[in-house]
Amino acid sequence: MEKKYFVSSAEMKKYDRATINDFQVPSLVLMERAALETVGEIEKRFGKGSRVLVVSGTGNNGGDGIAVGRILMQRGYEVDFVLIGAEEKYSEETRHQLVIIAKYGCTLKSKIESMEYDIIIDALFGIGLSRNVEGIYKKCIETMNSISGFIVSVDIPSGINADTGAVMNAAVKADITVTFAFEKLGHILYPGCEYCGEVLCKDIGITKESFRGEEGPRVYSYADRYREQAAALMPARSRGGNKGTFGKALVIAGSRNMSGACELCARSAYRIGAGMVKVVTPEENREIIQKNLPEALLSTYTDAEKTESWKEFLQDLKESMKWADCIVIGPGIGKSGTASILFKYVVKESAKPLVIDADGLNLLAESEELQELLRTLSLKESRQIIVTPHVAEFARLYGCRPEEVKKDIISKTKELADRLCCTVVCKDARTAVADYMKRDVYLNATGNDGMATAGSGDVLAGIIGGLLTQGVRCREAAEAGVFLHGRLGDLAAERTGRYAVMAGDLTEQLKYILSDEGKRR
Ligand SMILES: NC(=O)C1=CN([C@@H]2O[C@H](COP(=O)(O)OP(=O)(O)OC[C@H]3O[C@@H](n4cnc5c(N)ncnc54)[C@H](O)[C@@H]3O)[C@@H](O)[C@H]2O)[C@@H](O)CC1
Ligand SMILES: [K+]
Repeated sequence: MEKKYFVSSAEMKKYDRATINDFQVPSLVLMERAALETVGEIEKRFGKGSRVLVVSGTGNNGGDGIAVGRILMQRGYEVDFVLIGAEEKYSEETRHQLVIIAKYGCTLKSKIESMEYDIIIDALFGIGLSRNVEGIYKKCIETMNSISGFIVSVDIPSGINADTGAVMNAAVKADITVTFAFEKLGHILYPGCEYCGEVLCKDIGITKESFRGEEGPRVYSYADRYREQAAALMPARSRGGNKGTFGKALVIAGSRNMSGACELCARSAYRIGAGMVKVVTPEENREIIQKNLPEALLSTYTDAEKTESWKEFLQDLKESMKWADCIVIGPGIGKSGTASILFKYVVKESAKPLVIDADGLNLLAESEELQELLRTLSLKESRQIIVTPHVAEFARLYGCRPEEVKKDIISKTKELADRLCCTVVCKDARTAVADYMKRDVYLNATGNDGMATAGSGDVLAGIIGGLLTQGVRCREAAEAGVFLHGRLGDLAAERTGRYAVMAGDLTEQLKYILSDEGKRR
């Protein structure tokens, strides 16, 4: 799978240093390349004679900005330079850039004096931002935002935390952000991503060689090309296959007055390519499932207290679990006594890859014993288990507040995966996927707020289940499922706008994005 990395500021600094110290590429060369790439983007949009304001800080981000201004000036733009911060804080490179522009007779101002600019180069802070922005720095950011010109942020909008995407008290709202070598976490995480405008990532000579044989950055996503070639994420499909070849999914979902969850989940498993899907749901849902999803096989149950019929049902369930290649349990099953008994039974007795979602997660959160069982099954029997909590379910499972999960979704997801010894999909605006076997965390870059709608999670559980039935391994099924799910949301939103997207629309889009034409391996 071709990856796209999102680096932390510490990782980026490490790769920077390795390029400069180990490969002996001078820092000023990197800076000049960064500046030239930024200038290139400006030249695509604005002609000579445009009025440019460069706003620099004292660090190397500021140095980048001064170099950008100098090159633009030499190419016929009208450039004003402003530098905010005390002289004793100038970095070596920034000092050097100032010497150069002084030789060209440029003057340097210490505050923004005019509001009449076409382009603002925001080079106040880059990945070196280390604390909240206050005083003159905050004022400067506010002024940049109030000038009507086009804002180009160098590396990252000033005021955005490169590791978390947090706004550090104030941040520049850029039209474009030109970044170097690798995208930063702050470009993709909310709210940072909303401040960047279009992010353009440029090669300035800091490459994968700078990893120096160590593991690369911890966080990655799938390369952008898969947005148009989603079918390339699918397992190969044999032309000579039959419905058994493509796998059997068992979907244990729904409760009284809650048939939609199992319908959405089961339909999604079918649409992603499962050969057969069997639904296990309360007897009350029989008619509606048969009517709405006639393709599904069906097994129903009544209350566990009705012992005779329950015994029969369990016998049938045992057979179904043997038959299935994968089990999805949880969407809409509720937290009734029967749901709890059923859930425990399936976790204990099934031997197949298991996706636990929604109410299944709430039941799991309440039972230390079941959590211990998951660990044992995974470690001793190599069971493939995926849990797919949204932030609130995650917080319940982890034992913290939802805000804490949102603030640090990457580390928290990995921690829970280690604790449960399984694959964890933490669903949020940027969903994270981690497992206990690998250090790396997948961070999803597809999707939109239109998907924050009831049933969206049921669709994801069905998609992941459908991938597992086709033989995809846990981690890959979770990542690809999340990526595809987001893509479905983006396509649905393109058609209807984000407000109108409903869960069923996501499944519907599966008809279009997996066509063979999209499949270029
Ligand atoms: N090797 C290099 O020289 C390269 C540097 N690059 C640029 O260098 C940047 C990183 O440079 P630095 O590490 O110097 O960091 P920055 O330029 O981002 O900022 C660091 C400076 O800001 C100050 N500072 C941090 N937070 C502050 C706050 N809230 N209020 C006031 N002052 C604050 C620090 O004390 C320090 O003086 C990258 O973002 C990138 O733009 C790139 O050009 C790539 C190559
Ligand atoms: K910046």
